Parts: sequence; C-alpha cells; structure tokens
Amino acid sequence: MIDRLIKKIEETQAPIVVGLDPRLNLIPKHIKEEAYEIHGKTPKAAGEIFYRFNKEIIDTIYDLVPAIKPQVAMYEQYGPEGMEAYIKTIDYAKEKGLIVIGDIKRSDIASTAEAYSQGHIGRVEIEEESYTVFNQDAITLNPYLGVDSIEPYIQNCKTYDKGLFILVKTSNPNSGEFQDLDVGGEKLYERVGRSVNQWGAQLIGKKGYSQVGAVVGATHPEQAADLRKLMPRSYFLVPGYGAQGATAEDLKGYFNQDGLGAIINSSRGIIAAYRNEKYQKQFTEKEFALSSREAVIDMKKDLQRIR
Ligand SMILES: O=C(O)c1cc(=O)[nH]c(=O)n1[C@@H]1O[C@H](COP(=O)(O)O)[C@@H](O)[C@H]1O
Repeated sequence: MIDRLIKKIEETQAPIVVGLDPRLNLIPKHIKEEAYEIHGKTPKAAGEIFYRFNKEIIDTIYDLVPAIKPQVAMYEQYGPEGMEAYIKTIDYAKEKGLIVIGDIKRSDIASTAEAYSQGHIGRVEIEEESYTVFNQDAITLNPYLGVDSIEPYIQNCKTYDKGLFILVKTSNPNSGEFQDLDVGGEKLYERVGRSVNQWGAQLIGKKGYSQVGAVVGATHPEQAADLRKLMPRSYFLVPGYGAQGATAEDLKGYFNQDGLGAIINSSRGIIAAYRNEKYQKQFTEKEFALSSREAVIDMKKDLQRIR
C-alpha cells in the first residue's frame, strides 16, 4: 500500500487526502430534495444522498489527488443504508484508481481485532468461500490496548498489501489530556510513536517507508517535528488542515527532507467548499463539485510553498 500511495503522491504532486465525511447539513439542497421525493426523509434517502454526493466529488477530483478518506461514523449512524453508501463509495473510488483510507479508528482485544481486521483489510470466510467486504487500502487504529491488539492487522498488511495509520498525536483540543502525560521522562505520544515505528520496521516498502503509519494532527507542529525525528520511516496521516485551523506554514516539519513522509487530510474544507464565499463567486450550489476541485487545486498550491 505504501509504495502505491507514494507513487500516486509523486504522480499527482499532491500529498493530499480528501476526507469524505458527508453530513446532511453540508449537502446541496437539490441532491437532498430529489432523494426525499423518492425515499421520504429516511435512512435510505440519507445513504442515497451520501453516495450521490461522494460520487460527484470523486468524479471531479480523482485526477488531482492520490487518496480519499471516508469517515465511517458519518455513514454508520444511518445503519445498513448508511453502510451501503460507505461500501459503494469505497468501491467507486477504487474503480477510479484512488487509494482508500478507511477512517474506522478501531481498538479491541486481539481475538476481536481479528474480526475487524478480516472485515476491513482482509477477507472473511464463510465455510469454504471467502469475501472482501470493505475494499480499503488502509485503516486508522487506536493503539490504547497495546501491541497484541495491533498484531492481527499487521498480519493482514503483510498478506494483502494493506496499511495502517495508528493514532499517535491527535488534532483535537484535548489531545494532550492523556497523550502529553509524562511517562518516565518522555511524553506518552512519544512512547507510542516509538512503538509504532518499531511495529512498522518489519514492513518497510521499496521507497523506505513503512506500511504502518501514524496519525499526527496538523494542529501540533512542535510535537510533529519531535515525532518526525523519532519515526523517520512512518508515513504521517495529518488531519486538521483547513476546518480545524491549521495552515500550510504549520506543516513544514511533518515532511522529511525527501519531500515525502506526510499526507494531509482535508474533509469539510474540500467537500463543503461550495459554501465558501471564495468559490461561490465562481460556481453555483449545483456545481458544488467544481468548488471542491478548485479547493483541492488551492490546497495543492498552498502545500507546494512549504515542501
Ligand atoms: O484519524 C483521523 O483521520 C483524525 C484524527 C485526528 O486526530 N483528528 C481528526 O480530525 N481526524 C479525522 O480527520 C477528519 C477531519 O475533518 P475536517 O476537520 O473536516 O478536515 C475527520 O474525519 C476526523 O475524524
């Protein structure tokens, strides 16, 4: 996965992942009205709305970026119809050649993690048959339960060429509550970062980076510079640019000297760009995907300044 991701980053010259986190209040009226007319105001309609919205965005940006990151919570809240939209979004993005990072943030004991791992980055077996359910290239994980909770995923990374992004320093305002605690002369996030680096050492790709990466929030540039040194071979998935306030200037220390090492996520900043005055001057609400395309181009230019 990591070599495929890097190849696409190099081809597009855009270390960008577009977060597909649809919310009904962020979706253009015409899409909602059409679905409500057919399905009523139901979970079925929500699923149809999300898929149609995502598909139009994917169609309009797939040539510009290497990857998308659907956030499962947005879909899961609507039950099976929401999850159907999640799966269809993944499959469509794969058809268009995009790398898919499933933002599922799982964490459980090994025997349960095994089931998550088979479903999300492996294959599930039903008697003598086996199936791919969620065709993601990588997923996000929470490491709080320790290495045995991560091992079932590492196994599938090897077998199926998949990747992991493990939470190390998150972007939220209270991330320091536990992550910045002193644990024997270092911060907890540093301790976790060193472990993630070690877990990934057995999975280094051709370009020198591991299939096991880290989530490092864009809102913590100082800690990121620290982590960059501690874990030089881990790719960083970096959320927090745009809607959460981080700017390109904050992101310099997330990249290595080779210009690689980080992929920056923006969700609301891209998918809801049509609500931003800047793009409203150029495009109508029905042209929401063109606003998203323009927002990706602007983000790419913004990041080029610091790489
Ligand atoms: O794992 C993540 O992607 C993640 C980790 C983190 O520390 N902070 C964070 O915002 N995220 C996710 O990144 C996305 C950020 O969305 P925007 O703030 O709209 O760009 C959401 O899907 C979050 O769930």
